[in-house]
Amino acid sequence: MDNLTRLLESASLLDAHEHFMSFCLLAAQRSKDPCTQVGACVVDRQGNLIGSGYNGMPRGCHDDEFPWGKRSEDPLENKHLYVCHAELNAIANTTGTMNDCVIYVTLFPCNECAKLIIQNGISEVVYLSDKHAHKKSTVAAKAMFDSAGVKYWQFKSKKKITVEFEDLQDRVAPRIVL
Ligand SMILES: O=c1ccn([C@H]2C[C@H](O)[C@@H](COP(=O)(O)O)O2)c(=O)[nH]1
Repeated sequence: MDNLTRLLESASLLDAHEHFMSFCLLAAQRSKDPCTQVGACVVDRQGNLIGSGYNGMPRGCHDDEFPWGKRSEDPLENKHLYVCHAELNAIANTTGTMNDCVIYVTLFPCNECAKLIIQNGISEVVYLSDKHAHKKSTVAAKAMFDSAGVKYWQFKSKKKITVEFEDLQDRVAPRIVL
């Protein structure tokens, strides 16, 4: 049994998968993409979160100078040529080895992110939405994961979480209501 599984079994309010996917959803909130916000984090087998990211324009590229739309006939006027995917940012923000790590992500990775995930030695992908399952980029990503032996599975939970920030000054930790 690895440490991540042990963490899972000793879980109290949230198990490890719920914890890290919730973190991804919070990270996704930081994205300025008006249509699709994606969050991701890299977790080692000891259960440590070692990197995280969300989809956004490359560092130093000002949001107001690049488009967030996706319907223009001119690809240069659409976001897709510019935006860094959440997985890319999570990997870029991770220091140290990602060998045998798990990546949690709110949207199934595209083919380009799949290559990055494989090349960095990440061995497991936990995703929430598969809304692009029909796209060739997702089909290609799954084919590469299958071939490279990267496990992937869809996170499912019926829990609802509310974070209450009010009256925090008298509390040791923010209250999380499940
Ligand atoms: O694996 C992925 C796929 C996409 N993204 C980001 C890139 C864009 O900002 C949106 C996708 O735009 P759509 O509105 O769905 O066309 O999501 C990502 O971070 N990771």
